[in-house]
Amino acid sequence: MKQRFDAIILGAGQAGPPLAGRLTQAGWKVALVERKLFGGTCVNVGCTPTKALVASAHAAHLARRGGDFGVVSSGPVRMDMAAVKARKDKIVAKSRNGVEGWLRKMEGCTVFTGTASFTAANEVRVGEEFLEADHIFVNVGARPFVPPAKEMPGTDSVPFLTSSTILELDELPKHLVVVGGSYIGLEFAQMYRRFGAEVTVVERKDRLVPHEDEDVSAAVLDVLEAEGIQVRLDACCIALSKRGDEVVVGVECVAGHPEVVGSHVLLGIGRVPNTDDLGLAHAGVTTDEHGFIVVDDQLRTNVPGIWAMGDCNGRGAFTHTSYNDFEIVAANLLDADPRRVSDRIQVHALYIDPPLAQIGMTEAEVRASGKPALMGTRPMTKVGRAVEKGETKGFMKVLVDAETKMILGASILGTGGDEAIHCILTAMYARQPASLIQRSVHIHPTVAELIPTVFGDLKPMS
Ligand SMILES: Cc1cc2nc3c(=O)[nH]c(=O)nc-3n(C[C@H](O)[C@H](O)[C@H](O)COP(=O)(O)OP(=O)(O)OC[C@H]3O[C@@H](n4cnc5c(N)ncnc54)[C@H](O)[C@@H]3O)c2cc1C
Ligand SMILES: NC(=O)c1ccc[n+]([C@@H]2O[C@H](COP(=O)([O-])OP(=O)(O)OC[C@H]3O[C@@H](n4cnc5c(N)ncnc54)[C@H](O)[C@@H]3O)[C@@H](O)[C@H]2O)c1
Repeated sequence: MKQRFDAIILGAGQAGPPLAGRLTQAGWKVALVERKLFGGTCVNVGCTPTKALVASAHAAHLARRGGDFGVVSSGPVRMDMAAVKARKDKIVAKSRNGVEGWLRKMEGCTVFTGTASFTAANEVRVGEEFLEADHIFVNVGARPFVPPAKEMPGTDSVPFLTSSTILELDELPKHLVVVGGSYIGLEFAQMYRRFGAEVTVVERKDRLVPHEDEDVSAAVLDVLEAEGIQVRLDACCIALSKRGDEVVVGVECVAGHPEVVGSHVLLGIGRVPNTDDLGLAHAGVTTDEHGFIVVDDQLRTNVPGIWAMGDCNGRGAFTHTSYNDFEIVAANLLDADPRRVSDRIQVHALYIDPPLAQIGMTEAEVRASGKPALMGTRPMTKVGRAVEKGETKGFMKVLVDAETKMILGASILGTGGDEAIHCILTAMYARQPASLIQRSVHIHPTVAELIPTVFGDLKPMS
């Protein structure tokens, strides 16, 4: 049966549902197709469950450090992993049900469950249903990358965890080997160490979080090693094999033992877009060599009437970038407001403890640009609030254009840094010079309080 709509939205991730809300409010007849879990990655297997687990891990860490604060408790801290999982599941379910309930009750929106694929540029098939519209919005997200056995021997025969399947564990692995030392790998590594597992991180580059500045990578390594996490860098030719009940990760490192033996292995080595089974060829939509849908600055594909939003377009890989994609599309279509992806300042955080927040350009990017620049840094040991909280690991770094005095970027690795950095971000969006922040009087005692001081003590970058 063929049904006609004004718009079809593929995927109920971070961009699709709010777009359905805006379009239906504008009187459009909308079909929304979701094949699995409403709310997509962030709600079900991404931000929400991981940050709930990070909170349990933080509680365990603080409980172990109770003595530092004069808290007396009897006996060692133990985890009830079933309770940790139940807490996480409850938070996730509330969020997922909220999104699903909202969509199903939305006037003007018809929800279809199943896998959608294009049959033509204006037509999509879901099971036996054919849906037709002149506007189609693709928000299909991404999934964990699992290399084929010819690239990583053992992936076809040895059990391994991904960032999705590890969320189903309700027992503590004896020794978790994490392959990939970046956002996914490090959040799980620290969390499981704090739950009480032995943890080894295996990263093929010569430093952790290789997209970040070298000083950030070094400080993150210090944080993790101080908690007893083993880290193997420069690991090449990674292979999985089984030895009895144990999993062996062959690492062939430049130095060190050629194998890491653990009870469980997690692959956190990137994500691939869900575009391979979408029938994009039937619509004539162009993808790049990694499968990301190619879009312009206003998220239009090469086919008129088809847009791509969120992780599947390769222009961002975060919840906030996917949601911003919705805002850009809605503003252009409904508000005659020509918002663009290039208006967006790149921002992200890594939720280890202390968190790392990064906005705008990194120091390496500023150096590569050749711009004359000023830099200010302060260790977290100089932040009164961090000292009072007993959490002094990390540092702040700000980068300023030497000629225009405009802020180029900032990184904060430190307690509260993920919140405090937003005062810098707001000044960047307001296109205000560094002196605006330098002259701002911030509340004492906060982590943000030191930011004006850092901007007041800028030095030319050598
Ligand atoms: C472990 C982990 C932790 C993360 N933590 C953070 C964080 O702290 N902060 C942050 O900003 N980002 C985080 N992210 C990234 C964030 O989750 C994603 O960037 C975000 O969810 C992407 O949203 P999206 O709208 O592009 O797609 P998704 O949320 O992935 O939604 C896509 C939806 O489309 C559906 N779908 C796919 N194909 C089809 C089809 N053919 N037919 C019908 N439906 C289909 C899927 O089932 C899914 O529901 C994390 C990711 C992971 C994996
Ligand atoms: N806090 C957050 O916002 C957050 C948290 C988790 C995930 N995410 C999102 O999920 C995406 C994917 O995260 P990710 O950490 O999986 O990917 P990533 O691309 O950021 O990092 C993958 C890491 O694995 C390493 N690697 C790749 N192949 C390897 C191999 N064969 N052996 C050993 N190491 C290997 C890479 O060098 C890199 O360090 C991120 O881009 C991010 O947008 C965000």
